[in-house]
Parts: sequence; structure tokens; C-alpha cells
Amino acid sequence: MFSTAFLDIPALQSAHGEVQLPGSKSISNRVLLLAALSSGTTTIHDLLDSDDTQVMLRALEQLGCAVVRSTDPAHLNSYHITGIAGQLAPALAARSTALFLGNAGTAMRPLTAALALLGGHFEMSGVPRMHERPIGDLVDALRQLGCKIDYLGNEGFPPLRIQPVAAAQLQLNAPITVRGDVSSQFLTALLMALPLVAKQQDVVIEVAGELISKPYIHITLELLKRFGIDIHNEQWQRFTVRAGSRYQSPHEIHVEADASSASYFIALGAIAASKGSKPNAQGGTTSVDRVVKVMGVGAQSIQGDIRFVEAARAMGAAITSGPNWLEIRRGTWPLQAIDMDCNHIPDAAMTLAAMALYANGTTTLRNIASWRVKETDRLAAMAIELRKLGAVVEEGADYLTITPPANREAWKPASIHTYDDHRVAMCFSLAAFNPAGLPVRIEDPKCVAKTFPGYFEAMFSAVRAVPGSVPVICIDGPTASGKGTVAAAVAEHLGYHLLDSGALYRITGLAATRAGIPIDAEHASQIAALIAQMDIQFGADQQVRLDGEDISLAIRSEEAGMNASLVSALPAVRQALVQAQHDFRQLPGLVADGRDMGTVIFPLAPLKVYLTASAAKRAERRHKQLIEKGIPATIADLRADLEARDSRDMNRATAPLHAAQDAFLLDNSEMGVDNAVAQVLSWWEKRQPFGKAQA
Ligand SMILES: Nc1ncnc2c1ncn2[C@@H]1O[C@H](COP(=O)(O)OP(=O)(O)OP(=O)(O)O)[C@@H](O)[C@H]1O
Ligand SMILES: Nc1ccn([C@H]2C[C@H](O)[C@@H](COP(=O)(O)O)O2)c(=O)n1
Repeated sequence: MFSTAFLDIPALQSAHGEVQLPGSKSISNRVLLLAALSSGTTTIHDLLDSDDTQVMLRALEQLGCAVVRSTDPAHLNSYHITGIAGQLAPALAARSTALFLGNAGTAMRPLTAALALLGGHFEMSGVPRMHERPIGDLVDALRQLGCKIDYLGNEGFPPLRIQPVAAAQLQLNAPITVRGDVSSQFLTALLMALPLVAKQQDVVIEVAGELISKPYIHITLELLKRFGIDIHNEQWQRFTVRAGSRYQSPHEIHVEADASSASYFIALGAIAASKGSKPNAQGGTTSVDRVVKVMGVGAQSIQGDIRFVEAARAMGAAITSGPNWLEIRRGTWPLQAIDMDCNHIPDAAMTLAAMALYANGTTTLRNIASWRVKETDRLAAMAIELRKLGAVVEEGADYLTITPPANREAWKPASIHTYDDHRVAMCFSLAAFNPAGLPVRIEDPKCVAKTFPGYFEAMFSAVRAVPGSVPVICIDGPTASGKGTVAAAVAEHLGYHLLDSGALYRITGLAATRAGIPIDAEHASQIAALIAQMDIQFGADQQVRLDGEDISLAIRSEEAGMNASLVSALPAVRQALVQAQHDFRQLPGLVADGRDMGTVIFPLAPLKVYLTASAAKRAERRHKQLIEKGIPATIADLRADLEARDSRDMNRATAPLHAAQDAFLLDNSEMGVDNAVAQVLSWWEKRQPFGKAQA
């Protein structure tokens, strides 16, 4: 997951590949609660691993459920939940329990109903935004039954206090009325909780107003059925929970992949996928069909948002599907503008707003008032952020019209504020396909953790950037100048990949020495041939493996540095390592440190820095570094070694160390690491178009 302050997505061109989606949030949290209320153990496979499911899991543990995560590396998203059989343990019922539910509406609403009927003392709270999300209609419905629920802050909103009521005092004879036109989660909450008290008699719920988001109720009813509870549905207006209802664990259940998450990849396929070509054996090219394949959910899904497929088709996407997969190709292009009632796909409809940026006219999305009470006011948020990109947007009380930027020049480079809303972040990543070739900045990218922590990684695995658009920051300089330290910090700040090119020469030197090959010009081709056979793996924290062996320490000795310097003077070796270095240039970007990053390997890099420090300072720093690792050394010896290394690296015939003409010089002799990093980041930021566009 990208936990950086922002993520810059370079201009993207095409998409092609297979994406495994995470489990559905709606199904995950419903199944968790139903398993918790059942007796016995339910094994849940493919549970979504996200913020919202984590808060639910924590809450269930607090309620006395046993929660065990599978330790099988192939099934880490399988959980064994042992339920409470519809009853709180007496000790728990007697004390007050505080539950923190983050911003998870799918936890707050159903738990409120279940806890109000289970008979304990609870305080339920969440993040500030959760305390702005209405819950009054659910509380009103529960109070009709006689439940004791108080508001601890604003009337109609969490936080809440729940107190126990004796079962005999619950008024179950008259139908309970709940509003259905604000959020279907209130009805879902009642449907999931009322079987707790529908023991001797039927309990009836009547819906006041037109029920929105019926597909979510469909999911609830389907899952209740899997847990042994059959509810009579009369025209989506009256629901009867039958007497004698009892939660029965299905023992094993699989969570479908998230249909709302699929919408971003369906859009990706519709916007980006196209015919491509690849070289053939005859020396010509063969045309290839570029498709995006989404695994884990198919057109027969029980999730309402699967109907996004119809909406995307209406806009021009070419989609085929199987039992648990969807395949998307670009169909009509530009996309077709639509005028659509989106009441049935409230979450996925946000993706249509992003697709509208690529349509041939004005798209109108209607009946989306529910957007206003989600993680943020999504109607306002989408309008503001779409305008930043150059779209013309009209924001109504319950609709949005979007007219794409008039032409290539009308697109603007935008820094997208994401309002701690995962869907805003994921939708706007699609703007990176803009015809102007502009990058898009997504602020606070970790907000996707709510439903899809690996979203950007999944996206980057399926897309191709506009050639040359994946940015590279080159940091070259003499030994021990701080290149590696600064490069790693800059990469971490930006969420970029890191290339320690010196390590490649160090590994080559070590491999040659171990193979008994002398490091000299005569044996250059033998060493170059060795490179082709080396299996190198870079891990976290500078870990390096050669043919499976951890050589992280072995390549950091001064001797290994000297051998690296010797081997790097051989042109055949340098040539043999070029492709390996180019391969590091991957989305979303790269920070590369070495001697010839800016001069030879990435000569067109948008930022080059030549980092240096006096020989005395460098020897001092290297000395400290070695002593800390327990490696004995003297400053005088180290200084002599590094000056010898500098001299060889600067004076060799091929790719000698020198500053690229267009490099910024940074002498950090009298500068701490933080200031050096800040300076590089400031140069980088000045190269970005975002601030200028919004100033
Ligand atoms: N500005 C600085 N102030 C103080 N110490 C620093 C500074 N920059 C780097 N260092 C320290 O100097 C040592 C050498 O830095 P680093 O390993 O990053 O250099 P390098 O240029 O990558 O070296 P090499 O070329 O040998 O790989 C490290 O211990 C690092 O923490
Ligand atoms: N791009 C590069 C990187 C490194 N080398 C050589 C020269 C160095 O002395 C040696 C070890 O590098 P270090 O790990 O100390 O950065 O590798 C090079 O020629 N070109």
C-alpha cells in the first residue's frame, strides 16, 4: 500500500492483464456479523482485508467471539469465527463495552441493531466523519421496539450509548417502520438483527418511502438465507422475519470479490485497452487484443454493483463474463455520454463520473442523493475534483452533469484531494489516461485501505505508461557521499522504486571472485557471461540474494566496494548490466543512485542530482557506518581507499563518474541527511505541474 502523502501517477496509455480483486466489503462485514451471531465455527474464505473489516473483527472479539486467522500463507484471508449463539456472555452483558468503528458504516449500523437487541451496555463511536453520518432512522426504528439508545453527541448521529432491555419488554407485535429512502443500511441492520428476537412470533418491518439500493437488501437476504434465515419479502416494502428464526452457521462460506472495486478495472478496460501489436517470427508484427481481465466476480454476482457492467456497456465498454470473471475491451471510442438513474449502483456510479471525462458529450448521473451521506459528501467532492481536471460540472441536489474538457489543451494537471474517501481516490486514478499526457496527483493514497489496500499496485500491474513518462530521479556522486541514504528517503517519500546500481557492480565483483575469475580486461567477457546466469533478488531493507543466498553483508565490505570499482571499469560488464538497470524503471517512478545514472543509463531523466561531500567528511561517515556494523576500520585507510576508488571511477574510459551537464550540484559536507533529502524533494516538486495549475 502507498502510505505516502501523495502519489503521482504518470500519464498512462494502455491496459492489459489480469487483476485479482479483494473480497466484497458488503459481503465481508455481513458474513462476519452473521457468523458471530451463529453458534459454532464458520470458516470464511477470501474475506476482504481492509480498515472496515478490521474494525468489525475487533468489535466481534470484544463481543466474545473467537477470531482466528488462517496461518496458511496461501489462505491468509481465511478466518475461523466462533459465534456467540445469539447471546452475550453474562459477564460481558454486565459491564460496559466501548466499540470504536472507524468510518465503517457496514459495521456501525448492523452492530447498533444487534447490540440493542442482545441486551448489554455499549458505547459506539467512530472517526469524526462517522459522527456526521446519520443513524437517526435506525435508532427511531429500534426505539419502536423499546430499545434504549441515546445519542452522546448530536441528535441523530453517532456516538451512541446502548442499554439493555429485558426480552419480555420488547414490543414485537406491531410492525416496525423504517425509512428506506436515505440508506438501505438501516433496513439491512434490522433484517440481520431481528432474528435474535423473532423466537415466538413473526416480526414485521415496513419500509416508509421508496426503498433505495435494493441490490444491497438482496445481498442481505441472500446471506441471511445462507445462515438459515428465510425472510418473506413483499414488494420490497414489507419484510417478515419468521418466528423460530435461528442463525445456523453454514460452517464454510466464500466471499465474492468486490463488484464495486471491479468498476475501476472495467472502466480501465473501456478507456485504455485497445488493439496492440507484437513482433512475430517473420520479422513483422502480429496484432494482439489487449484486454483487462477481472478475477473473482462475474455477471451472476449477488452484488448490486455488478449492474455497473450494464452502465459501462451503455458507455461503450465491450464486456464478456464467466462465473467468476469479467473481460473488458475498449468498444466505442470516445465513450458514449449517458443520462442514467444510478439509484441501483450508488457506489459504482462514481466510476461513471470518471468515465464521463472520456465521453463524447455531457453525462448526467441522476438519483444519487445518497452520495452526500457517504464517507464524504461525494456529490460535492466529485464536482470539485472533476472541475480541477478541466471538466465542466453541474452539481444538483441529487444529480451531477459532467462535460469533459473540450480538447486536449483544456485538460489541467490536478492534485486530487481525496477527502479520506477510497472511492474518490480510485476513481481519479483513471484521469491518468488523459489525452494531454498529464500526470495526476492523488493525495493521501492510503485512503484506499478502506476497501482495497492494494489498489494502486493492482492498477500499476495492469497498465502501461506513455513511453518515457515513468519519472526517474538520478542521484550520482562519489563513494560515501550519501547517495544511497538520500535516494532511499526520496523514494520512500514519493512511493517510488529504488535502484542501487552500485549493488549490481558489487554483486558482479563478488560473483567473479567466488568463481575464481580474475577481475581484469582479459576476463571481461567471462564476467559479462556470468551476469547472464546470476539470479539476483532485492528485498526490503537493502537485502540482496544471489542464487538464493543472502549476500547483503558480503557485498558491503570495503573489499567488495573495491572489486566493484574494478569490475565496473570493464565496458563489457557495464553493457551487460544496462538492461537490468532499465528494468527498474516501473510505475509509479524510480530513484536511481550510482555513478552514471544521469549521464548514461537514464540520460533523459527529468531530475539529476550530483551529490558530493569532502573526502574528509566521507571518510568520517564511512568510518562511523562500519564501526556501527562492528567492522573495524581506520579513518586514514578509508580515506585513502575512497580517494583511490574516486580516482578510478572518474578516470575510467567508459561511463566515468562526472556530473551530468543538467544535474543540480549538492555538496552535503555541512548538511544533515534531512536537509539533503528536502533539497532534492524541493527540486523535484518544482518540476511538477500541479502547484502551478492550481495557483
Ligand atoms: N548528510 C549527511 N550527514 C551525515 N551523514 C550522512 C549524510 N549523508 C549520508 N550520511 C551517512 O554516510 C554514510 C554513507 O552514506 P551512503 O551509504 O548513503 O553513501 P553512498 O554514497 O551511497 O555510498 P556508496 O557509494 O559507497 O554506496 C551512511 O552511514 C550515511 O548514514
Ligand atoms: N552506476 C554505477 C554504480 C556503481 N559503480 C561502481 C563504482 C563504485 O566504486 C562501485 C560500487 O558502488 P557503490 O555501491 O559504492 O555505490 O560500483 C559504477 O561504476 N556505476
